[in-house]
Amino acid sequence: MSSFKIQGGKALKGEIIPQGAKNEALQIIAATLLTAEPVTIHKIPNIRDVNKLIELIGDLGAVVEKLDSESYRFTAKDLDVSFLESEEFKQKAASLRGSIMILGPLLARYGKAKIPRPGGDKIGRRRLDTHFLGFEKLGAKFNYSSKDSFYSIDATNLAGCYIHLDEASVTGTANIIMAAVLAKGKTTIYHAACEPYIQQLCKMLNRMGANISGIGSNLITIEGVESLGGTDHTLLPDMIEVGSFIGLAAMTQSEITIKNAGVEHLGLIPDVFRRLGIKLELRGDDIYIPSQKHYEIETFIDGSIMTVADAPWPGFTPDLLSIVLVTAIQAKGTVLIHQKMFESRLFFVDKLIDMGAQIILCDPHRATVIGLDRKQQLKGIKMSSPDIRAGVSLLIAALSAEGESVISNVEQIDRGYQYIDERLNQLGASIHRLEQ
Ligand SMILES: CC(=O)N[C@H]1[C@@H](OP(=O)(O)OP(=O)(O)OC[C@H]2O[C@@H](n3ccc(=O)[nH]c3=O)[C@H](O)[C@@H]2O)O[C@H](CO)[C@@H](O)[C@@H]1O
Ligand SMILES: C=C(OP(=O)(O)O)C(=O)O
Repeated sequence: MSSFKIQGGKALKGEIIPQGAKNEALQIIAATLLTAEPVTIHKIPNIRDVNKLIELIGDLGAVVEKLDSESYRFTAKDLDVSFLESEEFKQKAASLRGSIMILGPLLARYGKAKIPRPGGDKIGRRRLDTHFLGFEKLGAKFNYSSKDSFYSIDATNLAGCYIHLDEASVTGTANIIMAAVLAKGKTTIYHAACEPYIQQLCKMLNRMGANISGIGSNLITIEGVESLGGTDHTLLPDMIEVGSFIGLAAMTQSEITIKNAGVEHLGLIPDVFRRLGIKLELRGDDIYIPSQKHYEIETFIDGSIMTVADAPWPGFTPDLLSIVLVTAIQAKGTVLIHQKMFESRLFFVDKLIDMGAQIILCDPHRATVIGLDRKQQLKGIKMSSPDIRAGVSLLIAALSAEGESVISNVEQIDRGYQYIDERLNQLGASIHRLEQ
């Protein structure tokens, strides 16, 4: 387990470029299994989850060529599906959430797929029903072995149909789309997730020869095709990184420009930070955040306390609520953070309270932050990173705090943020990685 030793209290200054989007990368890399032709992907972030998925599809027999530090070519000509039976596969696939998305492409191309219970953040129950209900509607047979927590699906022929999803699951929607592109006939998916990640996946599949319409809405129509060809694809800037950098700038009174932030794809993200009172300037595709000592949380129009809650896209992403929470610590005013989707994502507030933040954890889903308005600085402490976004929130808190902090288990942060210590140190932060 590695740690970060952080000397807090320094304002940062300069420009930072967001990495390619982690959650888009996982879908797009899985989709390369849908064709025997080469698919080249640019802006792939060098992060643990993405690297593990690349390794996994290489183990399956795809030829993986690294073209430069951010570009890869994948050619999934002859895959060895017997690898799915191996102990090595079970172990590797179980270590990340994104592995679940190899199911759709393997089912579409080989008529069968298997997956162990996938990993990812331990942030509450993370069911997979939507994926399997969708596959079953397309004609697949589903089996779950509770003995070894292994899911299997088989289908000789997938046939298009009407699917009303039980919930707008992001990876579930991606998986069902990938299974349906090669199914016979027309598939309609209603109550589909429509995140920019899903939009990007659909656009890429159409460039490969798929016939998908309704992109960006919750009603997706897919006319199945015989086969798909190769393409080139560039990932969007990671919107969760963009939001994390906005929160970081505000908390540490830093003047930061986020270059090439993909502003047209950020949805509500800039507005939510503005409602915390943070000044942001959109300069073309860059976001300029001036150094701000004070920022004041708005109230609702009727004067009641502001709530920031997550919702499926185009609502506010749950992956930024921990960052909004930590950013509110030095604001003036009060905000209720309501994490509706995940039930164990707010427990890290205990550490923030130890650092001196004024937070009431109302229940597992809701926390009220009473901003300090810089009347008091947070104090550095020793802590551990429980999940990827809580980890970055603790890093932001530590960078803003007086004195030294140590964050252990930073592998959680490395799952989603590339070279975060080096990139922030270039802006003037003091983060030392202690390898163990
Ligand atoms: C690898 C990847 O892409 N992970 C993302 C993906 O996970 P993932 O695809 O696993 O998440 P899902 O969209 O399936 O669901 C997330 C949670 O929200 C609940 N839910 C979902 C939809 C809905 O309409 N109502 C509802 O309550 C689910 O039951 C679940 O507890 O999407 C999540 C939700 O944006 C993000 O936090 C994850 O970072
Ligand atoms: C929850 C997240 O990731 P995963 O779904 O991979 O656990 C996240 O990116 O915030």
